[in-house]
Amino acid sequence: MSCTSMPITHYVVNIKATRTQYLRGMNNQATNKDQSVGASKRPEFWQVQIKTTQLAALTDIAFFFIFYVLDSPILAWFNIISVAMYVSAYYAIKRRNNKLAVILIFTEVLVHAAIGVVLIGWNSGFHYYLLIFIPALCLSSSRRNAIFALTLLFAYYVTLSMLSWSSNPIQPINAVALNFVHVFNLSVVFSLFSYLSFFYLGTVKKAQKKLHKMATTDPLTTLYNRRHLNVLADIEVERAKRYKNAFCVMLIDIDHFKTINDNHGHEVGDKVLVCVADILIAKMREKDIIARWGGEEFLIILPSLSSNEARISAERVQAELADYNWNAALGFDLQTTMSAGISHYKEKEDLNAAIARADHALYRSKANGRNRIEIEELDAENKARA
Ligand SMILES: Nc1nc2c(ncn2[C@@H]2O[C@H](COP(=O)(O)OP(=O)(O)OP(=O)(O)O)[C@@H](O)[C@H]2O)c(=O)[nH]1
Repeated sequence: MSCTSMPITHYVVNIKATRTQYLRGMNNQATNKDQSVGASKRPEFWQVQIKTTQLAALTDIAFFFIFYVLDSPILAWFNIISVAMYVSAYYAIKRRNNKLAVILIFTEVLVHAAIGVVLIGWNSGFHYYLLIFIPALCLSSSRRNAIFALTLLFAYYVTLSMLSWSSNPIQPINAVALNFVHVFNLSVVFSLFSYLSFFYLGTVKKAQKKLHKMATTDPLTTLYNRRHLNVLADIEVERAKRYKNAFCVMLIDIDHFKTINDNHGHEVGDKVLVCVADILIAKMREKDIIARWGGEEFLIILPSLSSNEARISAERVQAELADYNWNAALGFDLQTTMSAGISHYKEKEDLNAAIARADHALYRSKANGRNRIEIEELDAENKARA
């Protein structure tokens, strides 16, 4: 996730919003939990069913008038029963009685299709509505149950079709009207299929996005996780090779973090990590790749920077951490510092070698008293001078 290589600004805004919510949430956790149980949104599948029952009820009201005018009173009045069934299904879903809603909807569609075919014939197109069950059955039950239900549906469909071969419509309507009813039914089913297809496509896309986020980010700080950092770093290595434009690796570690946990508890420790991640996002450049490397350690890839320029970036973070308003974030003051180690990626070397040198520089920062920034290249120069 960092505030870095993604098309970026609004993503950063989202990340910050998420963190702010997290911090607020920590303070109000118990209350929010209780509230969220009662106020949680219905799953999208049922929201779609609510819309579908509304549309179906409206369609049946239209049918009532159509068949009344076409002098087919049985079908006209059956549509009133259908409206009642959809209204009942609507309220059943609203009251979370999903089972009743499913029974009502299935019964209505099965009976309506049969009555339509028996009264005015196969060409009425009422059987098309049965097809809408196919995706619904496949998506909402286990594979075994879906195959069983689909077989029954197919048998029902074929039986209706065969029935229409051997018997004439009981209450036929004139040919023009029959064509009109056919096209009307076809249009409704076509529209419903299109709507449901877009809905399912949207659901799959959302799930993919969520999975990608889970696979690439650290849930606490929403920074990139270690695995994804490696993927993005490989891209930087390739870029460095192609454009002879190397990058720096920076490791940042919060000093005496264990003491924060010990003195104030793990929750406060978590909040501190979130705040430090915020600071990193705010103080690093957009193209820097920021990741939570593990525990209280962060790894940052800084493209196109020399070690000294990377040090300036680290100093910005250090200064912000020193001035940070912990009182606003935690409700009490806290003194915390960070140590950093910086290395410069050398062409053709393994990235792990550059990370190891940054780690070594970080180790020296800690060993030399913490709250320091050490650069591995200076190490080499110093050694050469010595
Ligand atoms: N709250 C919290 N603590 C964590 C998390 N991950 C690791 N830690 C704690 O971070 C602490 C790291 O402690 P140390 O490795 O001793 O480092 P330190 O206390 O920062 O000391 P120096 O790095 O030497 O300055 C441990 O107590 C871990 O339990 C986390 O996600 N949340």
